[in-house]
Amino acid sequence: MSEAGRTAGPAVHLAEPAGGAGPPDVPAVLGWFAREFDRPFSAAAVLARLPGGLEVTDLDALARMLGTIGLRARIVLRDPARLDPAVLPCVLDQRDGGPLILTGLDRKAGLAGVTDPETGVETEIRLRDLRRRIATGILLVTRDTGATRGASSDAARDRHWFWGPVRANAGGWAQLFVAALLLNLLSLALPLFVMNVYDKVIPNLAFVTLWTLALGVGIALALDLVLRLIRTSLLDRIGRRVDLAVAASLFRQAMGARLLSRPGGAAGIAATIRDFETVREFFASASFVAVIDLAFVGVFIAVLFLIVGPIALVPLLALPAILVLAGIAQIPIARAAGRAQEMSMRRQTVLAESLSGIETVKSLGAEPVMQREWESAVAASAQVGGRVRFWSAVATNGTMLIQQGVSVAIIVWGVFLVSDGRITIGGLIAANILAARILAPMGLIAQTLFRAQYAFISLAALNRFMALPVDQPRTVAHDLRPGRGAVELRDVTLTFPDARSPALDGLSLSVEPGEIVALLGKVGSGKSTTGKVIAGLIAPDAGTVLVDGIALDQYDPAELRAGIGYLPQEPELFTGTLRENLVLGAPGAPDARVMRALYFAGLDETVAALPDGLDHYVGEQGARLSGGQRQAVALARLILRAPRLLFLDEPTNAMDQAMEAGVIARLRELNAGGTGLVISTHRQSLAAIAGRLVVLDRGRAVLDGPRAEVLARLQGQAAERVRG
Ligand SMILES: Nc1ncnc2c1ncn2[C@@H]1O[C@H](COP(=O)(O)OP(=O)(O)OP(=O)(O)O)[C@@H](O)[C@H]1O
Repeated sequence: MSEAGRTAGPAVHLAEPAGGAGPPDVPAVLGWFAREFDRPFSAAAVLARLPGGLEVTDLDALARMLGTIGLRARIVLRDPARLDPAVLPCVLDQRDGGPLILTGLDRKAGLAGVTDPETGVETEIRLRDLRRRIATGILLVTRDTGATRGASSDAARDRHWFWGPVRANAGGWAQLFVAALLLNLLSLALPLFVMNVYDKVIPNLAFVTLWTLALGVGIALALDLVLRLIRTSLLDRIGRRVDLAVAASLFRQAMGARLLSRPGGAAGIAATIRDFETVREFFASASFVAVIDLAFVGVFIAVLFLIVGPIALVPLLALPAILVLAGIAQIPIARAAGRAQEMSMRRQTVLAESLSGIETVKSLGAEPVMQREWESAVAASAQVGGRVRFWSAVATNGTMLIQQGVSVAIIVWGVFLVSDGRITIGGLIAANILAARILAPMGLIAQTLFRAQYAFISLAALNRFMALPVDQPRTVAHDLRPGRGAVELRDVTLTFPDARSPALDGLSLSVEPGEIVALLGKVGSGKSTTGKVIAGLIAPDAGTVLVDGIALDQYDPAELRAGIGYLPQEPELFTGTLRENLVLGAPGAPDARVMRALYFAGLDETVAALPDGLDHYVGEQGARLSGGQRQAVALARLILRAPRLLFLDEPTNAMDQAMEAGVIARLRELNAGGTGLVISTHRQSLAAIAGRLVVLDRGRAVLDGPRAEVLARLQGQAAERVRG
């Protein structure tokens, strides 16, 4: 990306998605290009694909935003007058205003056609004036053919999550290569200096020559230092850019991966992502620089041949010996590396699960079990690590032995050649220095290969992770939003991975807009699963789910979940304040709206009585609140998003009767305002607010009808069972 993209540009602040208080806002320039390229989009869906609170302060941010609607935007540094008219329209960055769209160019007349995306006003302007008004950097916008193919995961996209950003820095890599070339050429200065001093200066006591040579080598050494510093900062800059891009992709994938296709669960994913460190370390390490240096070994050997003739054969033969040694050591390391990774993942899982379930662990007295799990995982990984270190030491020390042997061999052979007068003493010393220079990167080769193995195993695991199906496609392709909140399930079947029987087995069910339906049924009858299907969190294997008469997968997940709220049975709160937890799904919502949502969850008075009010710190995972309060907070934050339909899974099971009665009364009020409710419950009191009851059994709706009717049937069945 160009530096120009990062210059302080006009700030078009995005109105925070306020969820419910009118549609969220995106910059007008996005809407302009969406119309131009015929890309329907919804603002909520665009914002769901970007980090919260992103401000379009520069062309980089705008490029990212255009990417979400399937357009490819690229910054170029060019004079607008020299643009090929075929690339229009493109975006210019006004020094003291928002972005400007360049729509036409008449070079002969020296005129440009521009459109202000905010007002839609088109004007003609002299090119000379235009140049004065805009900052450097032009955003070229084209259709992204990869995105419109409907790829469902990062790996399937044309731009690989890792190699893509690596390739995007091609310029940086080329500079690194040039720096390495210069550094390697400069490193010839010292041996040539030594050779000339021994051969020319000392025999003739030519002090002027000595000083001239010393000055030359001094300059070379100073240049060497500067280049080394440049190389370090180049590598660092490339590393940082790749890191930022990769970290963003990894987190997006961690959030987007479909819930049922995540092997290893949350801790497994965390460990896989953490393993990216090994990849990063490899590319930023000294050993990687040594690999680049290896490319220049040929130059040194050629110089060596010129100076000392056949002695060059010694390091030349040592090279394959070192390679073979390093290669052999890799075999046991390769076997161990995969296992080491597995062990580290297990260690991570044990740690994460014991810490997050610490109350359960303590109350069950399960500390010894967890301690044993932890120690065995640590012991196993220590054992594997020990093996890896042993073989790596064999390779490293073996290489050192070869290096020293090369030095001795050069001197011994050199003495004979010197005595024959075929080479000079200066040549012999220079040969030794050069040979050391050739073999230095070789000393790192075993270590480099070893690190590379780890890095590539991690890359393979990360590739698998990035290939997991996601439920949010990369680009927004629809502008649909659930407006009424009607849901219909037709013959829906779903079997969880590795489960013997289906959780939903041909379930058909419909919910009218604004209706209250209670889902009843035994434990494990499929109530929660139904909710997850309706909210689009998991996809059924067969059958159809319609939302407002349109297939659920036609909606963008962001719009679907804004329209249909899902309250899980055990909702999670996060470390932070009450307000932070409440506005999680509606960033920037004003306090008045937050309090109104708390009212519907029956928690407004409790919060008002807190000394810190909405700033109350809820502790880790909401631990400083009671179970019932946590449930009510979770309900309130869902209501704050103003969905058309709410699926509530046992929303009051952690509450006492008084609190439950309060929540029920408020839910009635919420429903009177038009919000439909589907409530999964075992409680009579809660089911009493529903006009309709649906009873599930083994994933099927066995009873469905008005409350009184269904209750009568259930009582009849119970009486029959007692008689039988
Ligand atoms: N993630 C999962 N992986 C595998 N099986 C699952 C998963 N979630 C649920 N199940 C199984 O699916 C079936 C239906 O579960 P579901 O949670 O929908 O039941 P429920 O009616 O909500 O029960 P409860 O009243 O206890 O909340 C159960 O047999 C359960 O074991």
